[in-house]
Amino acid sequence: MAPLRPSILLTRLRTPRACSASLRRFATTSDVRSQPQQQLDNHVRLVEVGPRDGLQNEKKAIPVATKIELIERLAKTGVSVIEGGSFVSPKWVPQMDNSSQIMEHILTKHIPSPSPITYSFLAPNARGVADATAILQKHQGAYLNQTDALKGDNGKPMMELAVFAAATESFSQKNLNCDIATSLERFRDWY
Ligand SMILES: CC(C)(COP(=O)([O-])OP(=O)([O-])OC[C@H]1O[C@@H](n2cnc3c(N)ncnc32)[C@H](O)[C@@H]1OP(=O)([O-])[O-])[C@@H](O)C(=O)NCCC(=O)NCCSC(=O)C[C@@](C)(O)CC(=O)[O-]
Repeated sequence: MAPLRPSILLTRLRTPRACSASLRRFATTSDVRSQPQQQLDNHVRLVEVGPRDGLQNEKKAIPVATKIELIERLAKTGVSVIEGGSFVSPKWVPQMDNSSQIMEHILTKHIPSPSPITYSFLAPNARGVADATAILQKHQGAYLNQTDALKGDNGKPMMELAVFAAATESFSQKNLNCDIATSLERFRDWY
């Protein structure tokens, strides 16, 4: 079976705190579906990150059913991209430990939404990519692949694996446990 390549790579750069913005560059088939190339450069993609970036900071454990309910309610609002979780070390981010259950739920239950949705999951290292792609391999027919996506939407979700890189060494060490150069090397190997 051909190795599954994540259909989308999202790279997010954290600029130094002073600028407190975060740069986001991405290439995604869900954007290619309906726009000619020249339009791709001048549009903003809004991503609902609450279920990942929000919940990862919660001090108390949140049941996976509650997280799924949040995602299903968000899906009904018409957002086009929702971050569902991250495939990271539970020692570092215990709140994200049930991300595989969330991905399985998205792939096995049809979550109603008024428009096509991409579900994004952080996978910042080889282990995260392996864990996420194992689930995607298991449910290959349950989401839009690149060919389907170019033909248009058939009610299935797009799935996205995302990495994040840092613009500062301190952020890279704190969140990737390696320096920036090493993190970029790793991303080059996996995607
Ligand atoms: C990247 C690592 C894992 C490297 O962490 P590490 O310690 O270098 O990894 P390691 O290879 O040494 O492994 C340490 C342990 O973690 C396990 N492990 C290793 N990798 C994984 C994985 N993927 N999934 C599950 N388990 C994993 C591995 O198996 C091992 O387990 P042990 O043998 O000790 O039992 C760690 O630094 C990590 O988990 N980082 C994630 C931290 C994080 O998620 N921070 C928040 C995201 S950044 C953010 O929120 C800002 C952002 C993105 O939103 C910016 C923006 O908004 O623009």
